[in-house]
Amino acid sequence: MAIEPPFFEKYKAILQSSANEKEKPSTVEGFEELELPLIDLSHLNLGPLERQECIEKMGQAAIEWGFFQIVNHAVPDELLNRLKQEQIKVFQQPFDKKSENNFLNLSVQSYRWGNPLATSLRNLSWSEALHISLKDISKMDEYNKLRSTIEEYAEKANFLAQRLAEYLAQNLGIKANYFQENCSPSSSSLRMNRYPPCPYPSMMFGIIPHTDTDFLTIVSQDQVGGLQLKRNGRWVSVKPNPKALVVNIGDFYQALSNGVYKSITHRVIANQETERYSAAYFYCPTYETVIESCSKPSLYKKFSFKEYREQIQKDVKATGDKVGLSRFLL
Ligand SMILES: C=C1C[C@]23C[C@@]1(O)CC[C@H]2[C@@]12CC[C@H](O)[C@@](C)(C(=O)O1)[C@H]2[C@@H]3C(=O)O
Ligand SMILES: O=C(O)CCC(=O)C(=O)O
Ligand SMILES: [Fe+2]
Repeated sequence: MAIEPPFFEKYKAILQSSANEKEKPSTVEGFEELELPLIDLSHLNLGPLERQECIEKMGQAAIEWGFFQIVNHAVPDELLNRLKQEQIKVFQQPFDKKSENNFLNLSVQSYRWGNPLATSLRNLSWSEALHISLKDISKMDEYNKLRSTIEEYAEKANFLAQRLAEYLAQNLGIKANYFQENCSPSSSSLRMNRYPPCPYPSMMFGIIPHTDTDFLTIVSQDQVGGLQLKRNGRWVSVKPNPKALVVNIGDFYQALSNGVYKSITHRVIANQETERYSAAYFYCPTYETVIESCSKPSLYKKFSFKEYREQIQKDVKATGDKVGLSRFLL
């Protein structure tokens, strides 16, 4: 039984009708490969000066790049490798099994692939994902050691994400317990991505350009590469670093910081030869949390996570794509 989602069957009509389209995603040009600003978290424990410098460097990266990479983050390599091995095993299940409504006893739509609603080349993704809301984790089936490994990882990622969010808040004068009050380990989610080799890498993406719906995301990626971000109007590739986790600012931190920290559009390009894996931990507030800018005059209307998510779902249904924060501009 096939493990791959029916990409070809679902995308065939779009690929055929767009053969002569001028505006192709053209994802295979030579892109500049950049190293993200590197934040060494061990500097937080060196002394007050080094600590302050490290926090300021993180803030500067969130302002200028919306992305940075962290080393000495205290998440053991052994745990990251184990998570990847479990991730490989679960995606090796037949597609029919993965797409069952109660797969692993998770909620419907935890398993997702590509974009079955796509209407044009612009929103075709050649990837599959297991997007697990951590409030569902206790009822998830143990598949090999997947659930227990996710539980172990989510605890570390939650601790790390809260610390990063708090350091970033210091530069803006946001109160120290803001994240403790509005986020809980079960309000975040973990998205495990698999990017199978794609026969049409110049025609579509691994994952289409988007911003993340959260305060910040912690990404563990393998060495294949393919993550790109929009920097000064140009797409640039992120150089994989085996020692580092990638951190990016999400829409909620952009709104909370009143546009000071940037939720940057990013994407993953498709690769013809090599399969790629990544795991993104989305640090999110509870659904009821109302996000309001920390300074005035505010660029954005207040909105709850619930309202924001409902708006995304509406937009994805109508256009195949997320519109995002611009919907909430004042
Ligand atoms: C088709 C899509 C699903 C997605 C919104 C998008 O248009 C493109 C990116 C996807 C993503 C990735 C980050 C978050 O997981 C997410 C919730 C988001 O805001 O953008 C998802 C969206 C989703 O799964 O609904
Ligand atoms: O695969 C990656 O490197 C990034 C994935 C991503 O952007 C996401 O899951 O939101
Ligand atoms: Fe993302």
